[in-house]
Amino acid sequence: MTLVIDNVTKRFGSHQAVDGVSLTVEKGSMFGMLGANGAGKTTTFRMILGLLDPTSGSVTWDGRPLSYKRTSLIGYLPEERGLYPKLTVKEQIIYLMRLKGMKKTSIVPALQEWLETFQVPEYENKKIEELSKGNQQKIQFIAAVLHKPELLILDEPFSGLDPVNTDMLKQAVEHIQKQGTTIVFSSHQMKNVEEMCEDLIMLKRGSAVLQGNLRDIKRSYGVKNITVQADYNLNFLQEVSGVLDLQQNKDGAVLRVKDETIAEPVFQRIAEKGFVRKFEVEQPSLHDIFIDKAGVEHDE
Ligand SMILES: Nc1ncnc2c1ncn2[C@@H]1O[C@H](COP(=O)(O)OP(=O)(O)OP(=O)(O)O)[C@@H](O)[C@H]1O
Repeated sequence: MTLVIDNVTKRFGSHQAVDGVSLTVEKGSMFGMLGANGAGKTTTFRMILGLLDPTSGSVTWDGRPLSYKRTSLIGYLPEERGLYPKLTVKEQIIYLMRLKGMKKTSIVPALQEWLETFQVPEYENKKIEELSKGNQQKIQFIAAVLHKPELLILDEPFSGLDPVNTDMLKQAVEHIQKQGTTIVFSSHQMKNVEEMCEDLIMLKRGSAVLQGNLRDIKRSYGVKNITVQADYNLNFLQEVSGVLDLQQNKDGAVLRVKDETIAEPVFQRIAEKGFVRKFEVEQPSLHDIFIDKAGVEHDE
């Protein structure tokens, strides 16, 4: 079972929201979709789910398009959260899971288990409107996963959550992946994708600016960072050929170098000068790569 998006385009009038995006998500993997506001993430999700028809191209899961008829295979956490404020958590979840074809007798124990996992067992009979926004989000997440979907689509699952709840949700998502669920999630925060996904696509104005395996992307991107900690001014390192820039900080400096081979001449120059407390060659962050590729901050 593979999710295949083949050269998909979506136009709204004259506006090209998604422009020739292709990607493949293998069963059981965690795939990240990155991009600034308006980059085309939600539109792509809606096409995956069969809620929107592509202007051209195709989307298939297990070789066939996804549609309303296959809804029990899919879990979806929409960006615009939609729970009924006057219902209790239990009533809401029973209603939504019945639509997915589950029996009431299996819904309630599964709900209780999830509420325990999120450390809020007392919410079962509370009205949605009585919960904080972050806690409503946990309930909406439960609504997306309780029926054990094959494919889980999470649109900005971590937005608006505090650090403790973000960690709790991350663990839940990783647990679901380990059980074999294929997960695609969007974020405009690079960090979450960097921590959780092996493969990713980065959209900018509807097109992919970066795509592939995260490790390969980092490895093939030549530029590296070098962190140096020393008690003297390190500005002289700017003269070493291949050093692109140098930022002095209170402990020393961080250098960006053209590729890994530049680390050696840099180290030699420092060794001539004196003692260093730290010398470390690091992979660039996804954020660094994006700024370089797209030429702007991702939250433009
Ligand atoms: N139904 C629609 N009609 C017209 N334009 C639309 C429609 N839906 C989306 N768009 C436009 O398509 C572009 C992509 O929107 P989309 O919601 O997919 O972005 P996104 O990456 O999910 O952004 P965000 O992070 O803000 O949710 C935007 O310019 C948006 O205004």
